[in-house]
Amino acid sequence: MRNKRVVFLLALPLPDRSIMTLLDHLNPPQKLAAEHRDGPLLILAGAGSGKTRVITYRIAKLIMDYGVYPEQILALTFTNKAAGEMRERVDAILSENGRETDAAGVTIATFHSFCARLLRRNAELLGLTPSFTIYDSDDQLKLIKAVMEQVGMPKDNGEAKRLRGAIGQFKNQGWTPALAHENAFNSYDEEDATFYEAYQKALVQANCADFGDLILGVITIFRTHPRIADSYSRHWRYQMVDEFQDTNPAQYALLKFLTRTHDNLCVVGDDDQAIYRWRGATVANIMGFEEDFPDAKIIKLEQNYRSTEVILKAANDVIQHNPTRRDKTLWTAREGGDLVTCFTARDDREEASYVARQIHDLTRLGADWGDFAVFYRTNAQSRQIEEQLQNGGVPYQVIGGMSFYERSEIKDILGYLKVALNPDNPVDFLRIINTPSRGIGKVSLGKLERVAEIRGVGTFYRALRYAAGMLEAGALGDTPIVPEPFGPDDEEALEALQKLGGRSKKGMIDACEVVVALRDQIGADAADGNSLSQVANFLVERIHYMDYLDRDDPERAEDRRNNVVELLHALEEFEEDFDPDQLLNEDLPGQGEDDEAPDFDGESEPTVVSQILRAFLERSALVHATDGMEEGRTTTLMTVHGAKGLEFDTVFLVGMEDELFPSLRDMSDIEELHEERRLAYVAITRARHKLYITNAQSRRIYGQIRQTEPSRFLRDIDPERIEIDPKSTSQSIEYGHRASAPNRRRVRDRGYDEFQQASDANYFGDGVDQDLWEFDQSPPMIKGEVGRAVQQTLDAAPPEGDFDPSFSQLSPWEDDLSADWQQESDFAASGPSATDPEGLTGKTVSHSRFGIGKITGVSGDGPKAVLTINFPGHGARTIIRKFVKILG
Ligand SMILES: Nc1ncnc2c1ncn2[C@@H]1O[C@H](COP(=O)(O)OP(=O)(O)OP(=O)(O)O)[C@@H](O)[C@H]1O
Repeated sequence: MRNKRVVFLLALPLPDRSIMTLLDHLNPPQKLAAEHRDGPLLILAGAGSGKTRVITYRIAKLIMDYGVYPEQILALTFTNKAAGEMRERVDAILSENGRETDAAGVTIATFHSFCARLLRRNAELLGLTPSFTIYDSDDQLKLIKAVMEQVGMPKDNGEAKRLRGAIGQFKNQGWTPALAHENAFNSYDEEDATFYEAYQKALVQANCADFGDLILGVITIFRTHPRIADSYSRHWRYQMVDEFQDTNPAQYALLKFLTRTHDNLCVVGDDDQAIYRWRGATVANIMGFEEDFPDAKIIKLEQNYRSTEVILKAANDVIQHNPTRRDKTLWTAREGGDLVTCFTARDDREEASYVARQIHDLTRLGADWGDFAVFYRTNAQSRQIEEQLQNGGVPYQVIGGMSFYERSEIKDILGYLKVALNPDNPVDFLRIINTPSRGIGKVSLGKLERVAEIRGVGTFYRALRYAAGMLEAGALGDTPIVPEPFGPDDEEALEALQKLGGRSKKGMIDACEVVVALRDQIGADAADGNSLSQVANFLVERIHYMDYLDRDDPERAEDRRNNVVELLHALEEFEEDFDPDQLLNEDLPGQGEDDEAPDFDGESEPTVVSQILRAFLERSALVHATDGMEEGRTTTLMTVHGAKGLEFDTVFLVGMEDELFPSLRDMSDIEELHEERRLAYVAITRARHKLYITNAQSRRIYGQIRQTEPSRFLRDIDPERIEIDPKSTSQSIEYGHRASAPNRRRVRDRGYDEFQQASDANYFGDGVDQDLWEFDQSPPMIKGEVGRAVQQTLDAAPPEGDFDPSFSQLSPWEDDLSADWQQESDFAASGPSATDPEGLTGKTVSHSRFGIGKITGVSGDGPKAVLTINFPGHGARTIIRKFVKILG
């Protein structure tokens, strides 16, 4: 291990001509930033101004010209894609300069993966083992429900989700349960903090951490063990953070700890692109950076290299309405450019059809499918677009939606592997114990729980081992695997178990054998010829998983079997590429210097297989929506949130309608409007050459057709930059671009009063439960899956220039509304009061967020009925029935 102090003192400048030449390719402010060596630096980088370029050149400069050791450099990002690109660019620059071996030493990671590694290194300090499981938000919800039951709360999905959100926000703030109590504002906060405490206890007992814990866990360790923070701080002498505007208070606290022994923190960000407030990010971090780092140097990158002048100015038109921004003036040398094309459709289907048609036509003129991206505000909008792209034979990939790792067959197999690594984890245990079915139903599980209680073993797995030992002994007449002597507790437990049916007994023995066998194999060393893919293959065969898929759902069996095969490949590939050093830098300080292995009941030593499994599970838990994105071959569909950091030749921004974009879920929150505007800015600035903006006059929302208004952001764009597509239903007025000057002024003069107007127009936005909108949480597809989807659409694509006639029938300018559509339209027009078959009007309801209210209108029936509810203190809200409890 190197002595870092000596390393630093010996760091001498080593001038190198080639890197100097490379820096000459940067513009003056970029160069200034890349040359910065010591002390805090804030790079205010406008959209498309080359911040990734600056960070990567600065890393190269530090290593090549300032003699900094690669191991002393840390670069943190928010997505694996950004981290991967940064790594590639650093590799390329260093290789070009004959320093290829240096690149691997630099730590480039996402906040979450970086913290996961530090947490494993110091897990014991939080009562965890290094094999702790990372729970995703679904797992988290299951544990929350279990805790709700434990503490005697009624089972309520809405409340469980609300609690998950509240706990997430506590963690984003960097609050432990104790701090949540301290910061409680009222009795509701107190109750949430109390629940948080119980949940956190359950997590630790299960040897698990959720996403929020990864950051919070590390800062908790740093708070309680400042010397550990100091040692990391000394280790990474040069730190860089990309997308700084999206850091939340916990992440900022982490950075403050990491710079305890120096102030070499370089942050790059753009306050105009801060779009993660709902995840706890605070733009205050970038607005007030100099307060925490008074010596900070500030460099602005204002030249945009991505977009044409027209696109950039349209983006500026929108963002300039936000009042508190850091002063910067973005410009581009790419003067002029195509006007922004606006298209108003009669409905969302026509809108989607227009997009497909444009893409098809432009590819006939020479564009590639991969030049296009379609951005929407909510995932739900993708269905129409997908349908029309399919009709038009446009190959596409959807980023977001259900992820590969969220599929039940994948969760099953990984569930077994997770239990093998961490058997105390109840969520995965309950998933696998009866999958495939072993006849272990609720009653049997209840008995198992009773055994756990009697024996005081705490977790299901330990109870299962005990129970299986007893049952096997009973069945075989053998010595039971139970503690000696066989006390009264054991008798009671045995009595409970003996009451189980024969199938349950056998099932328990079988489940236990599978988990024990997996643990044995994972605990066996690679030197014995053992490998992770062998373990996984063994598992699939041992539980006859493929047969189970055939039985479970014959129609989908083939697809699901293919997914399992894909997973087995992914494990194999991961194992082949695995580099033990990638887990942690060799000389990284930490609590457990001997990097403890999974605790196999205290019997085993760490094995390579267990380490690979741990790394694989970590990667799959921290996978991000854009990870599986394929570039170049297909049109990309994604939410605006997902589009952050990307660029495309032609962008379609669809659904530009008030209350969809901006969505304004909480009308009382002006900050939300500002954030929506930043989101629009991000969307517009992704386009290199051409931007289309579309809206629909009516849109189907959860089975109902609603009339819409064009987005206020559209009206912000100077008419000079807009052309209206002649096929458009609306020829001008709704964009305001042909409005007379006084009218136009009136629109502008509304200024922030527009916010108030928005509050009055509430047709579906606010009050609709957030879950319905599925705001981008961006789960990914893995490569193979994207590849398959791409192939399918490519296969389905007609030969070039051969437009599918069925598609052209649907094209908006030729097509009449179909009969069924018309019917629904009539239905909607009949109004809510006409449809209340269940007689719900007047009933009292409770809602997790708005409390008790009275139903004043109903539309539709069943769980998807749309209710208008008057909540005292909140006014009328529109909520889907399944999200409220009818009290009577
Ligand atoms: N000095 C330069 N000369 C030429 N092209 C440049 C220069 N700097 C950046 N670019 C190009 O500009 C584009 C945007 O750069 P980059 O992706 O680094 O921007 P960014 O600041 O990260 O953008 P955003 O914040 O909008 O995601 C890239 O295509 C990049 O190659």
